[in-house]
Amino acid sequence: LPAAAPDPVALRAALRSALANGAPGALARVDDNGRAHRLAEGLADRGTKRAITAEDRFRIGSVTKTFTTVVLLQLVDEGVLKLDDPVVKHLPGALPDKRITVRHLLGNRSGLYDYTNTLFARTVSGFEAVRNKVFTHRQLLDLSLAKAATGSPGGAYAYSNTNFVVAGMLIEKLTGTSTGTAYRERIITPLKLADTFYVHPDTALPGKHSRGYLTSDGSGTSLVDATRQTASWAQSAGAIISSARDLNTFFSALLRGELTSAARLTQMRRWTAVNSTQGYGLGLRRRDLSCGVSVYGHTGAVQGYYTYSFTSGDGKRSVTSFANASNNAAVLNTLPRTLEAAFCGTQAT
Ligand SMILES: CC1(C)S[C@@H]2[C@H](NC(=O)CCCC[C@H](NC(=O)C[NH3+])C(=O)[O-])C(=O)N2[C@H]1C(=O)[O-]
Repeated sequence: LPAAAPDPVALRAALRSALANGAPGALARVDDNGRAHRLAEGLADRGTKRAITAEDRFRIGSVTKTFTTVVLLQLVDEGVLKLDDPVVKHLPGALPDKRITVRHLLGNRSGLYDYTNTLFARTVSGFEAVRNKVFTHRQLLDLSLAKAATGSPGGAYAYSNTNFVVAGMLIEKLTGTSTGTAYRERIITPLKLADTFYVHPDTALPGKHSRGYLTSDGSGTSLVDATRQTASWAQSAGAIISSARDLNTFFSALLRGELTSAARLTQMRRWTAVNSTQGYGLGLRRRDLSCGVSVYGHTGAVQGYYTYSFTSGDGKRSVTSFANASNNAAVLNTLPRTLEAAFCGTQAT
């Protein structure tokens, strides 16, 4: 358990920094051994001027990848597949490289090209071109396979949304249900995540939610309201909608061993170095903080929505922070400061 108590002053300073760098609104929630700290700064909606609250729902982007991983690891626990199975054993003909395994997908070590690099090379026009589109998993995979592999299976870490689209294909094939049903039956309902939904291809966010604002490329600070999109480019790689409370509940339950067997959680926490202070396991990020505490969770970036959601190794303290802007590195770089405030109790420089 982290030594220092959460520092709400530093937490609020980090949220205010997100606003100073261009986000209309930001929120954070710390759950610390049953005690909740809830903070919010700025607006959820620039049109109506509604203030954002810590209870607002939002698109969580790639934090979805941990939900997808948990479902597959539960299927491993049930003996339905093995992590070292070749993907093509369960999806015959899906991948040209028969060496790619389930573990490679979940560890971002398959070498499969990330099709979003093509889709979103031009931020706003790329988004407008797909925001109302509905893709099949196969269409997204074909976008990836149209490009050369970025490495060999089991080689270097290389983040790719494609891996978690294929993971979604595995879930649907092995469970006979949709990924949305699998999330609901295996995670959302058991944990009573009342604010969490898999929304695809509907474009509306259910209930009280923050709007999301995509920042245009270049020096301009013009914001595009990106709230309504099918998120079909993302699906099992990024289409879940949730809240800070639910994500804290989810990651705390995961690290407490409530969602998978101990053996599978151990495999999830086997790290590939991303850099000197970060590792990637299976659908799970590790970040080493300035005070010597390591925290576990995931990050997300979907048009208009930046999310950080991490918990302590024993799951007793969790923080989720969110800003309703994207394509803005200065805003994104304020969110790690919420981890320092929540777990180290300091206002990291
Ligand atoms: C690795 C990330 C950051 S990117 C990856 C995934 N999000 C995407 O792949 C969408 C990228 C385009 C988003 C868009 N940017 C552009 O279009 C830039 N041209 C914007 O900022 O709204 C997610 O979520 N992950 C984040 C993660 O895991 O933290």
